[in-house]
Amino acid sequence: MSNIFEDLENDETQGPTIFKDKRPLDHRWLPDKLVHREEQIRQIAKNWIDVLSNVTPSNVTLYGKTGTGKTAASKFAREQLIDIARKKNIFVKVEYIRCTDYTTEYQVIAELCNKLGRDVPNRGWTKGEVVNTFRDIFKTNAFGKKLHLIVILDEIDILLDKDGDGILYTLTRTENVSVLCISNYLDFKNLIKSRVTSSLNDKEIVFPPYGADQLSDILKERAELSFNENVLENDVIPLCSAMAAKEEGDARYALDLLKNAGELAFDEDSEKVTNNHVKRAKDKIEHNKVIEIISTLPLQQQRVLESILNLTKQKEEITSGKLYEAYTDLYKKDAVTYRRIFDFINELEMLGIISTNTISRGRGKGRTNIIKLQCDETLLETTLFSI
Ligand SMILES: Nc1ncnc2c1ncn2[C@@H]1O[C@H](COP(=O)(O)OP(=O)(O)OP(=O)(O)O)[C@@H](O)[C@H]1O
Repeated sequence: MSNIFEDLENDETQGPTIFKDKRPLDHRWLPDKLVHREEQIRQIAKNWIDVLSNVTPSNVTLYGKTGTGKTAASKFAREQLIDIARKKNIFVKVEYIRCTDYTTEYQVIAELCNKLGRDVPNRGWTKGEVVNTFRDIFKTNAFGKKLHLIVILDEIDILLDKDGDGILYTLTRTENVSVLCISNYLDFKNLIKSRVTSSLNDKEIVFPPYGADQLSDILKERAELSFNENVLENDVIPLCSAMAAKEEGDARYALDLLKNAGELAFDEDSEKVTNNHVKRAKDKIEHNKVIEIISTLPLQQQRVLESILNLTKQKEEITSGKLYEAYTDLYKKDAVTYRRIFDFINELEMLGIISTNTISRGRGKGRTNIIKLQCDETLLETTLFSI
């Protein structure tokens, strides 16, 4: 029996396929060089270099919006540090923790212990027991050398918000340990008490959004590794870069556009990726994003959204009062209070699913909030009813 994959590979009627290697278009792929981030990487290295003289480096915080290369730059610096430390025979480890996966101090410290060869259960011990086990690691010498540890805490805001600043207190008060925090928010230090801010005493490095030209340079590097020659029409990279520059200079979004455009072309057996594929890739990404947001909303918010949808279909002007009425009509039993509805409206607006506009009804009649759906009605309906 013939093999379908072999048949496809040997099919002479097929032109060159679109992709040479899709891996470089993946978010997690770490390129050999990070263009336009040389200065930030240098700054990280300047802080970490102390460890090569057996001195604990200062703590560092990287700030910047989504997709500005913070994770990539810190992992790049990590690879380079580990490489030189190995050559110089320095005992240093750099451990990366994504705080969306480890959301409490206990979980982070237990994970670090496990990475450093001490068995700690995911739950069951007291926090004190876990912290003591962690600190013990730095009291003993391995082969006559002391371990230096640098902990990268990516998306630190999530952990601080959920479990407080104990994790930073513990890490910054442990001998031979330093931290590199990554945050999307400049004001993340509001989540830290002053005793922790003073022991953190960090150097701050800012990652500005990429401009369209910088995104173009990034995409060109990745495209060369991923796409076969002459497959991308000339305006594809400039278009992806311009669109992503508008989305706050997000390199991840630029890569997503390019990858999805390539996949659309591949699915259609097209020999070229065109700007039309890019435009459709944008719609596809937005479509998937809306589905993801709606399906992960808490139940009560989904119900409020359903009420907004019903009113929109009836071509009603939606005020908060009318929305509450429609919502309680639908879900009398466990309806939330009128005040909670305002929080929901704010949250849905922040997610970009609805917009609100305050209008004045004229003298003495006060001001009213008008709510409008900002996503496709059919998409919302099918998503809500398939959850
Ligand atoms: N200068 C660059 N050169 C090449 N690729 C880059 C560059 N900057 C970012 N990227 C790529 O863009 C994607 C997003 O980057 P990264 O994850 O580092 O952003 P981030 O700032 O950490 O975002 P978030 O805050 O959402 O985690 C990754 O695939 C990364 O490899």
